[in-house]
Amino acid sequence: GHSAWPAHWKEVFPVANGDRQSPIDIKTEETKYDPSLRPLNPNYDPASAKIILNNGHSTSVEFDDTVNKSVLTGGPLSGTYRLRQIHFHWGSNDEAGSEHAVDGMKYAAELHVVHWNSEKYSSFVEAARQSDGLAVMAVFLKIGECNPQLKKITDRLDTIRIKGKRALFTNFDPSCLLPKSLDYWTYFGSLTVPPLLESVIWIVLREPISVCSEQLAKFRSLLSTAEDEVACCLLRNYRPPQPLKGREVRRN
Ligand SMILES: NS(=O)(=O)c1ccc2oc(NC(=O)c3ccccc3)nc2c1
Ligand SMILES: [Zn+2]
Repeated sequence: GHSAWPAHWKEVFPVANGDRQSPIDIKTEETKYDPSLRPLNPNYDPASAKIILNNGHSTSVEFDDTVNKSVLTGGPLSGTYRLRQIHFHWGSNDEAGSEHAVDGMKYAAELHVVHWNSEKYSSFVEAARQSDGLAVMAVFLKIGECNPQLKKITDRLDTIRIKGKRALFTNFDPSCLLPKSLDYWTYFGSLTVPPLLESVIWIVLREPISVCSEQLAKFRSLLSTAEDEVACCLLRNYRPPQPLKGREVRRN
């Protein structure tokens, strides 16, 4: 299962050695401007937010994805991608924590906004098996001012400390966590957590949002263990960058 270290994932999930694994280190000099890329058009309804949960590997906010109420269109995408969940990746200290890197530099954390292609497929699980099934927007979190929007999430973490815990979490529009500029890099990749399926169109925003150390410390106090287990803190949950294997990274 997931508990094995990323290094051992290759034995359990052979796709970990695949040709389009994520995350990657984005070498900005080698990215290619693509005039055909359109502006990103996130359109989220705050009523879609349902629960906040600790799944033992991260904390996520899950959205109602039974209708096309909260969707992402535009950018590199053809068609409509429905919002399923958002979650975070962080490290044991503020020096590392993001999954993607930019010219070898890692940010303190990274937000993933997970969508699935509801125009071609009938569920997240089905879409997750298709090469164009998922679209994940990644937002870097840079150490600085405390983020008042992120406070809505960090203030609830003490109610879901234990793996498997969940709490009601509604009236939340994840656009409030996006930076001013929606300029992005995009490339074809994978889930960064087992089963590491190669079904993600990655859209990495170039402008980070801010987070303060106190807010990040709250993520690290989440437990990766359930009620009946010896408590273990979720200190880090980022996968290191994977080989590019000749893939192109485009920018708008
Ligand atoms: N770090 S990542 O690549 O964005 C990433 C990695 C692994 C993931 O597994 C899921 N599963 C669901 O959301 C789900 C949705 C519905 C039913 C079951 C699972 N989302 C993921 C995102
Ligand atoms: Zn993620």
